[in-house]
Amino acid sequence: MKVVVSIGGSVLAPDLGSERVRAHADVIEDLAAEGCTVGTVVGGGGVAREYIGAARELGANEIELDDIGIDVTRLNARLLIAALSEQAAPSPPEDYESAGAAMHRGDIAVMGGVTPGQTTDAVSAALAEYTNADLLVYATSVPGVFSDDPNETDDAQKFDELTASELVDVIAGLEMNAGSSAPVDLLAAKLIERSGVRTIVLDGTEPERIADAVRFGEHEGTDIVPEGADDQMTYWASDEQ
Ligand SMILES: Nc1ncnc2c1ncn2[C@@H]1O[C@H](COP(=O)(O)OP(=O)(O)O)[C@@H](O)[C@H]1O
Ligand SMILES: O=c1ccn([C@@H]2O[C@H](COP(=O)(O)OP(=O)(O)O)[C@@H](O)[C@H]2O)c(=O)[nH]1
Repeated sequence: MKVVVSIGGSVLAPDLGSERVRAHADVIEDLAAEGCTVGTVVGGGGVAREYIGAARELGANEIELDDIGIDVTRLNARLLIAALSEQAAPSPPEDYESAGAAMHRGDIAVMGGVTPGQTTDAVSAALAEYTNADLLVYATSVPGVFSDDPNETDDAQKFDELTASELVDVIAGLEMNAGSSAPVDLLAAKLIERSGVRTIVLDGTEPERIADAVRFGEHEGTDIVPEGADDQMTYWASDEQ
């Protein structure tokens, strides 16, 4: 199976903790050892938001802030590469062709950001489309996609399943500034809709949840299903043909 795993910065590096990076690297290594071709994209986390906040106070515009965020995502990617050692391409690919080439030769590709005006969510969706991945997993800091921000709205309801176009509708109303928070960004949602890639949004704070989703399709997050998929089991079972 070819899988792209998007590890949110809030999950990998809310602060700089090597043990957390090691735990995610172990899961990624296990999946590769089990025969998966793995591409990973990591976010900027708390450090990115500290730099973005300081630079915003200094008068940087949103594109300049995005560039700062991208640099931090690539630093986080280097942390994960350090933990993966020889199994990972030695530096964070800065475009999809380089990442795809690394995956094609059997390396684990670990990307950060690519270009301003988006987040690593879009990078993950684009890498999944570029490599014709079988599955795209977003490991974020909440248990899936909700009707509202669950950290702001007590009665926000988690979606167990959304079509890609429904996901676009949920995300479309969220702000999009450098450092803003969303389970996936709008461009990612549109790329998922266009490509039809099988996608799961789950709480990745326990890395093993990522492995269970990849191995068995088992998770407590949100399945993003193609338009017209009649039910969850049929959807997963179709993969066995
Ligand atoms: N509709 C929503 N569903 C889920 N989370 C949401 C939603 N709207 C906003 N959020 C916020 O998005 C956050 C996840 O985005 P982000 O902080 O960028 O995480 P990541 O590090 O995974 O990219 C959640 O912690 C939550 O507070
Ligand atoms: O391709 C990218 C990836 C990231 N970013 C910037 O870097 C920040 C941190 O990335 P991301 O939001 O994906 O990190 P996470 O939310 O996972 O911590 C984003 O908010 C953007 O400002 C960007 O401009 N382009």
